[in-house]
Amino acid sequence: MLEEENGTDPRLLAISAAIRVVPHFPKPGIMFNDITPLLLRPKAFKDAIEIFAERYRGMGIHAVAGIEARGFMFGSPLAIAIGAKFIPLHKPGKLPGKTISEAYALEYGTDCLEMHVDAVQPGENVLIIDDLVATGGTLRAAIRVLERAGAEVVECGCIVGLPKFKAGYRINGRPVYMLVEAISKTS
Ligand SMILES: O=P(O)(O)OC[C@H]1O[C@H](OP(=O)(O)OP(=O)(O)O)[C@H](O)[C@@H]1O
Ligand SMILES: Nc1ncnc2[nH]cnc12
Repeated sequence: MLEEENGTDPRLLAISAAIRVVPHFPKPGIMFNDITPLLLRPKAFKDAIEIFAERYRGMGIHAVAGIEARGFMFGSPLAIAIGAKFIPLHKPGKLPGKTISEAYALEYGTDCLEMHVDAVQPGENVLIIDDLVATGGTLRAAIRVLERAGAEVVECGCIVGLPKFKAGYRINGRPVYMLVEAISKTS
């Protein structure tokens, strides 16, 4: 259990309870942590955005970059809440302008992230948001694509993550912050 879950912030307990674990989806052996029930609970959904906003407001963050698809659901309301622009990091072939891209490996396949090259200016402070961190490969690709464009990645924030991403964990030297722990073992 995370420190905050251990009594200090009851909002985290409701967020944790709103994540449904589906064994063997989309492949045998994967414990899929489904955040869609959280989206169906307006208070818990709003609290998740507010907890992030409390952490990141006033930190000089110019942009929130959300990872397709589920990072869009949390990243765009957070960008509004902290007064930052929102940058979509898309899967291939969705953006019409000039893009830079990074390929990466997933727990269940491979993929690629693309960003419009003019979405971020060199030196801007960017926060990356996704629903979940499992291997960290997606966040690693997101950090790379943003840093190649000259951004300063301040932190990667996720709703749910594997226990190893608890306080102090870094990906490519960038801190990772997660609200609640994922269930990762099939029984
Ligand atoms: O830490 P990792 O092992 O890289 O896994 C985490 C990523 O996997 C999921 O996305 P997915 O690639 O399934 O795409 P989707 O959101 O478009 O369904 C999740 O939303 C994260 O982006
Ligand atoms: N275990 C998991 N649950 C939900 N999304 C994921 N993406 C990668 N691994 C995942």
